[in-house]
Amino acid sequence: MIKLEEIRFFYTRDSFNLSIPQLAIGRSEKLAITGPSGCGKTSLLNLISGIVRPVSGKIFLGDIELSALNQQDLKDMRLMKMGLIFQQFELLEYLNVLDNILLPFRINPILQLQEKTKERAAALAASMGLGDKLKRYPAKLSQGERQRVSVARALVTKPEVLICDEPTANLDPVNRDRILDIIDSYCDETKTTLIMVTHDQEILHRFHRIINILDYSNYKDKNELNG
Ligand SMILES: Nc1ncnc2c1ncn2[C@@H]1O[C@H](COP(=O)(O)OP(=O)(O)OP(=O)(O)O)[C@@H](O)[C@H]1O
Repeated sequence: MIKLEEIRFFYTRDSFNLSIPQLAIGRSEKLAITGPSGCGKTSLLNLISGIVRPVSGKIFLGDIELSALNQQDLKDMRLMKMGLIFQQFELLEYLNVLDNILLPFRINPILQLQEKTKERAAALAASMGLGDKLKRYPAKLSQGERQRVSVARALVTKPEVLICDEPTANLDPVNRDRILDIIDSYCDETKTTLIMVTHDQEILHRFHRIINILDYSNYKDKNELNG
């Protein structure tokens, strides 16, 4: 479902660069991306989600070639087909839990906010133990609750691909496992593709495949060089 072909990427010519001859990620596959800090994990997520464009090569989501889309179509595609979850939760402090979950519908009219969407958002929140906190603001939520809100926001659009950048890095093991259980069962039930950057060795057993970005990056681990 996602295919990368002959991808080359760098920020500036003399900076780190990624070179990915072939990478295919199947529908309902769970892929973990690992590697040391600075080797290009987030850059790969940004390429797949169309946030940055490759210097050369092609990226497909199903039949859609991302590099052929203009900026607005890329944004619409991301909103309709992808759910994004980040380490820092990225909630808006002035919106309550329900409105944070509904944010994708509020920022783009291409997604139509209907009554049943609100019901879906409330049901998702309830399934994550947030049913009694819909009117609460992020400042009064725990870290684990904040991340559950951001997971609900990523799932409310029924994405085909869930893209997560170290979503449990700021959580204790109990909250980490709770979040990962929610993500796992959602992906299993809906056959959603899961792509997750993680440093956490303890969670790798949850994935079908693990790739190390060092296989695609010219990054040199400074500790190894000095050692
Ligand atoms: N906007 C940017 N402009 C220029 N260089 C950048 C930019 N963003 C990241 N880099 C550099 O590109 C390299 C890869 O960054 P990236 O964020 O993809 O790494 P990462 O593996 O996700 O790191 P971490 O695990 O620390 O989050 C790093 O050396 C970083 O300094």
